[in-house]
Amino acid sequence: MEHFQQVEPFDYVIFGATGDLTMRKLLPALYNRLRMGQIPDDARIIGASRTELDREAYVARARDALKRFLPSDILSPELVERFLALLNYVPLDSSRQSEQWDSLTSLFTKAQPDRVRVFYFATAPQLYGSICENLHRYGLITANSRVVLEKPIGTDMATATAINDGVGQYFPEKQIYRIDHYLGKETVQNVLALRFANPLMNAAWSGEYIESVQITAVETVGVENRAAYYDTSGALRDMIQNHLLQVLCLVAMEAPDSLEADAVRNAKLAVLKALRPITDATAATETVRAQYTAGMVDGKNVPGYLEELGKPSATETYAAIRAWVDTPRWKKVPFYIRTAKRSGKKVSEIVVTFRPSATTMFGTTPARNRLVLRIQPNEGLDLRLNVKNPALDVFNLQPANLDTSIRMEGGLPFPDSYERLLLDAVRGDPVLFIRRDEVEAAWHWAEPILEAWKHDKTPMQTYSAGSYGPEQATQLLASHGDTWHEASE
Ligand SMILES: NC(=O)C1=CN([C@@H]2O[C@H](COP(=O)(O)OP(=O)(O)OC[C@H]3O[C@@H](n4cnc5c(N)ncnc54)[C@H](OP(=O)(O)O)[C@@H]3O)[C@@H](O)[C@H]2O)C=CC1
Ligand SMILES: O=C1O[C@H](COP(=O)(O)O)[C@@H](O)[C@H](O)[C@H]1O
Repeated sequence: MEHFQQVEPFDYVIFGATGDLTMRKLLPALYNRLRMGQIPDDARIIGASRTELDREAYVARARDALKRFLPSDILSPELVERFLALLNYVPLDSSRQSEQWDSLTSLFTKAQPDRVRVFYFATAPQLYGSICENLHRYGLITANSRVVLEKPIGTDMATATAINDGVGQYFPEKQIYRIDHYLGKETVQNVLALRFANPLMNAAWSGEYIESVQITAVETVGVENRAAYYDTSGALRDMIQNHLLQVLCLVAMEAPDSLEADAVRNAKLAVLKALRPITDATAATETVRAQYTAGMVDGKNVPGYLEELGKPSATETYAAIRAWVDTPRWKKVPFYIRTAKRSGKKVSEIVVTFRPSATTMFGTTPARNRLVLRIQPNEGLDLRLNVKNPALDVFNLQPANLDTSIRMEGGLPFPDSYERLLLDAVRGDPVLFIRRDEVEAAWHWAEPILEAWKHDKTPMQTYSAGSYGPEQATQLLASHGDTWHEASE
C-alpha cells in the first residue's frame, strides 16, 4: 500500500526543537510514521535550539512528549527506543553566527551529499531569514535540501514579503515548503475526491445548482498559553487568511489538469485572485468580528478574552465573512467563512446548500439538498435528499440523510495532519504546501479587511464563551435568507 511505503533515508533538522509545536505535534507525528514502517532506521532527526542540553537530556524530553501527547496503546517500548535512537540535539542560537554551528555541520561532514535534508523552522518567523543566511554561510544547503516554514507567514503583505524574500535569497521556490496543516487533513483532501471523482457532484458544483457555501472552523479552547502570539494575530490572521482560504480554494477551484503540485496550486491561486475585495466601504456589511466574554465551555466557567489577557485589546477571537468568488462558476454564491475561539463545540466543516427544486408537483416545496463535509470530528459526509414519506397515502415528502463516516482502513485512528506533511517534505512532494504567490494573494484579500477593522468600519462585538457567536453573525446570513448550520442539526 502506497500509504505505508518507506521513504528514503533523510536528515530532519528541527529549529525550535524544545518548543511546544515540536513536542506536541512534530515528534509524535514522526513517531507515528516510524510505527507505520515509513521511516528507515538510518534516518536522523536533529533538534536545534538555544537551550543547553546534551543528547540524553533532549531524548528524555522527547520521551516525555511522546508519553504526554500520544495514546498509551500505540507506544510500544521497542518502537519508542527505535524512535529515540534517531534523535540528536545541538544547542544553537540559529539566528547568529557562532562556532555553535560547527556542532551542526560536523554531523553532516560524512553524510552523502545527495541524502535528503529537511530544515524545519518551528520557531519565530522573524528568524527564518537569518537561519537561512546561516545555513548558507555554514555550507549546509545542498541540492537535495528543503526548508519547511511554519505559519504565520507574516502578519500582512509587507511582513510576508520580508519572510519570503529572506528565505528566497537562499532557497529556490521549489525547495520551500510552506506548511498549512489543514491541507494535511484527510477530510480536506477529500474535497478533491468528492468533487472530481464523482460526476454527480461535479455536474452540480456551480452557482447554477449551489445556493451558498459555509466553511466553519470553531473550537472550544481559548488562547491559553499562546495569548502573547494570538493577541498580535486574531481570528482572521490565525485561521482565515491561511487555513480557511485554502479550504475555500479547494471547494471553489476549477479542475486542475492533474494532482501535480503546480497544477493544483495554479487552480487555487486563480480562486484567491478572484476573491472580491472587501474594503472600508463594504466591511460593515460583509464582515463580523467579536471577542468572547466570560461564559461556560464544557461545563466549566471560563474568563473572557480581555480578562485572560489582563489588558485591553482590539484583537478579534471570532470572525465571520461573506466572501464572493468572482468567476462565472460562482456567480451569486456567497461563501460564508467563520472561525471562533471558545465556541460551544469544536467543529470544522463545509456545508454546501443547493438551490431549491423548481418543481410544484408535490404541493410543498422540497427541502433544499444539503451536503455537509465533516472535516472534524466524526469525519464523514452527510447529504440531505428528499424522499416520499411512506407513512402517507398522499405524495408528501420527508428528508432522508445519506450519512457516511470516512474511516481509516483496519479501524486505524485518523493520522494527525502533520504526519503526511512531514514526510511529503522528505518525498519532495509540495502539492499540499503553499506557494509564495498563494500567500501573497491571500494577504492581498485579507489586508484590506484588517485595515477596515483598524479604522473601526466593522464594530467589535462580543459573544459569551460557549455560545455560537454574536447575533450580528446570524444577521450576516439572515440578510440572504440563510442560517448557519450548527453541527448538532
Ligand atoms: N504551537 C503550536 O501549536 C503551533 C505553532 N506554530 C508556529 O510554530 C512556531 C513555533 O511555535 P511554538 O513551538 O508554539 O513556539 P515555542 O515558543 O514553544 O518554541 C519556540 C522554539 O524556538 C526556539 N528558539 C527561539 N529562538 C531561537 C533561536 N534564536 N535559535 C534557535 N532556536 C530558537 C525555542 O527554544 P530555545 O528557547 O531553547 O531557543 C523553542 O524551541 C511559531 O512560528 C508558531 O507560530 C504554528 C502552528 C501551531
Ligand atoms: O493553526 C491553528 O490551528 C488551530 C486549530 O487547528 P485544528 O486542526 O485543531 O482545527 C488553532 O487552534 C490555532 O489557533 C491556529 O494557530
